[in-house]
Amino acid sequence: MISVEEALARILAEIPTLPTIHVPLPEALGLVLAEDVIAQEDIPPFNNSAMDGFALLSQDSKIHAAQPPRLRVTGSVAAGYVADHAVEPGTAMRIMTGAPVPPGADTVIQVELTRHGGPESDWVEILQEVEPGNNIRPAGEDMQRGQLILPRGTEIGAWEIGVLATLGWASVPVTRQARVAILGTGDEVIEIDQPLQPGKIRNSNSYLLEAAVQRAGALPQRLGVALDTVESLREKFSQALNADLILTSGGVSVGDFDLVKNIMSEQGEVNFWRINMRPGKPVAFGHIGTVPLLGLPGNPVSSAVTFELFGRPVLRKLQGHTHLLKPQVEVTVEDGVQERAMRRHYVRAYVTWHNGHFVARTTGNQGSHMMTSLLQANALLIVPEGGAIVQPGETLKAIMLDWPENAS
Ligand SMILES: Nc1nc2c(c(=O)[nH]1)N[C@H]1C(S)=C(S)[C@@H](COP(=O)(O)OP(=O)(O)OC[C@H]3O[C@@H](n4cnc5c(N)ncnc54)[C@H](O)[C@@H]3O)O[C@H]1N2
Ligand code: MOO
Repeated sequence: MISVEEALARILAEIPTLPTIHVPLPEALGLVLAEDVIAQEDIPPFNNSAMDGFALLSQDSKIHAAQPPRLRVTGSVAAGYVADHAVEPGTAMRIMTGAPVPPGADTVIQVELTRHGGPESDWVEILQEVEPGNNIRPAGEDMQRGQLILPRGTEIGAWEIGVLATLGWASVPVTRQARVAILGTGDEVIEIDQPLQPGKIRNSNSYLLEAAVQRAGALPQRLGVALDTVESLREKFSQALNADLILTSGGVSVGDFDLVKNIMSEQGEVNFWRINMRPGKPVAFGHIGTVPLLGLPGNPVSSAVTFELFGRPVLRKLQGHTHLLKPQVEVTVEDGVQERAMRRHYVRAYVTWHNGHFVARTTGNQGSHMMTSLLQANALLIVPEGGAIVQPGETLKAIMLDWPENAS
């Protein structure tokens, strides 16, 4: 049995980053930039006014003998237009927020600090001295031509979309989304709209995994449930060969009908089987043809937890992310962990910030069939290998499942 760290390293070593495609900017939300974004121009592109007011020479704002200087207004410049003449000494020009500062002017005074005779007025009195550069947003203050603005690997959120739009990136190079084939296995597993029959259970894993795959930004395709026969598994896998990843649940332990590994050996290879962890020991990894296959255990909690620890990082790597793992923090475990596990134990818990530190409460019975142990959980406590009991008030590391990967 290999360690969690070795398993993750062996899996990621086999996972490529998918090819780059170009998508229209609005479709780039949630995807990952496949190239550096370098500013091709200065932003703002020209010196412009931060206020509605008057453009003038700062020296003309000096107040002598308590008399506000009075300047002749020679025109007006609105946002979207360029002044057709310069500001000369002793004159000013009306200017709106965002309008280019006319030549000659070195400062802008906001309208509230002036007195004037109305919108058409040809005079203005300056009620406060202003420094050069006042209310002027210089060209290139935000982004400079040639500057690296967004490195490849950046996840594109709403704010990145705004920056890309500012720079005129109508089409964006992104890593394409991963297609993920999801397969349930087992004669006992029936579809969710079927009434329960003796010995049968509903297929929860495929739906949970489909949702988790979507949450990881990838494109799931559910292939239904394979029976516990070689023929049925072969037939299902033949439908999965154009996927970037195959996720199976069940059929990877040591039972007479745990056949997923057999098909992997027959049609590809098994890279490893079994990890020193609970839940999730029987995880298998390998390939069917050239498609990587992550064989998750059938127990619903095992399948959910191993997806978070291995499946999600795989999807992030495929899709061009550079941060693959969730952050960890130290937490005080209020209720402790009484269940002994010789394997490394990932305990579902609810972590909150309380009185200056993180506190965790476990979600109850940690059996790998206990779907309800997933509810409320926003973290996995890591109890080290060796079977220690964790007393109430002891500290553990917690993997913060609801924090973004790039927070670490
Ligand atoms: N002799 C041993 N038996 C088992 C071992 C072991 O080491 N020696 N390991 C146990 C552990 S740990 C786990 S985890 C399970 C994993 O077994 P499989 O991955 O082969 O899964 P199955 O046997 O097919 O099913 C396990 C369990 O999960 C239910 N299941 C399966 N598919 C679904 C689904 N799509 N939706 C909901 N529930 C599902 C299934 O009915 C079983 O109850 O093996 C232990 N046994
Ligand atoms: O690994 Mo199993 O998931 O402990 O129940």
